[in-house]
Amino acid sequence: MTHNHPFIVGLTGGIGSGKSAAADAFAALGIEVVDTDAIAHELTGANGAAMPLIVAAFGPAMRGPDGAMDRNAMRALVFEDSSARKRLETILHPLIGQLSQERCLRADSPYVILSVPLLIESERYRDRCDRICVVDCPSELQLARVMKRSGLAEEEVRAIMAAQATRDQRLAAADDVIDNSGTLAQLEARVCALDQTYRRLASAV
Ligand SMILES: CC(C)(COP(=O)(O)OP(=O)(O)OC[C@H]1O[C@@H](n2cnc3c(N)ncnc32)[C@H](O)[C@@H]1O)[C@@H](O)C(=O)NCCC(=O)NCCS
Ligand SMILES: Nc1ncnc2c1ncn2[C@@H]1O[C@H](COP(=O)(O)OP(=O)(O)OP(=O)(O)O)[C@@H](O)[C@H]1O
Repeated sequence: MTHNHPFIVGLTGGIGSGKSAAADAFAALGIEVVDTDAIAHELTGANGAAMPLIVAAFGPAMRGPDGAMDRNAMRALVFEDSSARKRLETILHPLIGQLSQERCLRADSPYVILSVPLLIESERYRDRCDRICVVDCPSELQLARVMKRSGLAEEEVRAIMAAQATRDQRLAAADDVIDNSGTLAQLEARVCALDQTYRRLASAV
């Protein structure tokens, strides 16, 4: 197939819903994944393209000794102060948008998974996607999984969740839902079934 315009499946979900786990399962089936969280990490790593802009906007204290953005300090700031979050997003989102688009266009699998935590919240991504797939689980389970993974306190995770669309808003925008309230094996089985659907849809375009 030629891929001037690959079939793009947008994958989203709230923090800790299981986007990465679902993306890994698609990747295991040979599907290319473009992950905007990973791109955001590249941009803010040591020598990342966004670092000069971050230092100009937030001061040198937001750059750690290794040259990368101090993620703990930035997280504490932006989920307490929505104007600081806007400032950070104004720097990062155009760069993330551009790099993710380039990578989608270069992808060479039957379709592409574009994983974006803020997909529902952002027209930039919604407009690009041929299909929207939401990874869903109850908020309390998101909270428990994130606390276990990151060691963040409950209030810190709740502050991040408050900066995101609600579960109902995401479900209302979904073409497909991956219920991740069960085991990882159940998640993988659901991904296998959706993969069949997406291969069929992509080849029909
Ligand atoms: C705030 C930062 C420093 C926290 O870093 P940390 O290493 O703790 O988290 P990480 O980057 O791995 O993101 C984890 C999750 O946090 C949530 N999250 C991240 N940024 C945002 C945001 N701007 N608004 C709401 N939720 C967010 C998402 O669910 C994401 O999957 C970092 O997330 C960041 O730089 N965010 C701004 C860029 C952005 O909006 N990224 C989202 C992808 S487009
Ligand atoms: N079905 C499951 N059963 C048990 N643990 C799970 C399941 N799905 C995901 N997890 C675990 O929960 C945590 C969050 O999952 P994951 O990182 O995939 O979510 P995410 O949506 O990508 O999160 P973020 O928004 O923070 O990037 C991880 O530690 C993961 O291993």
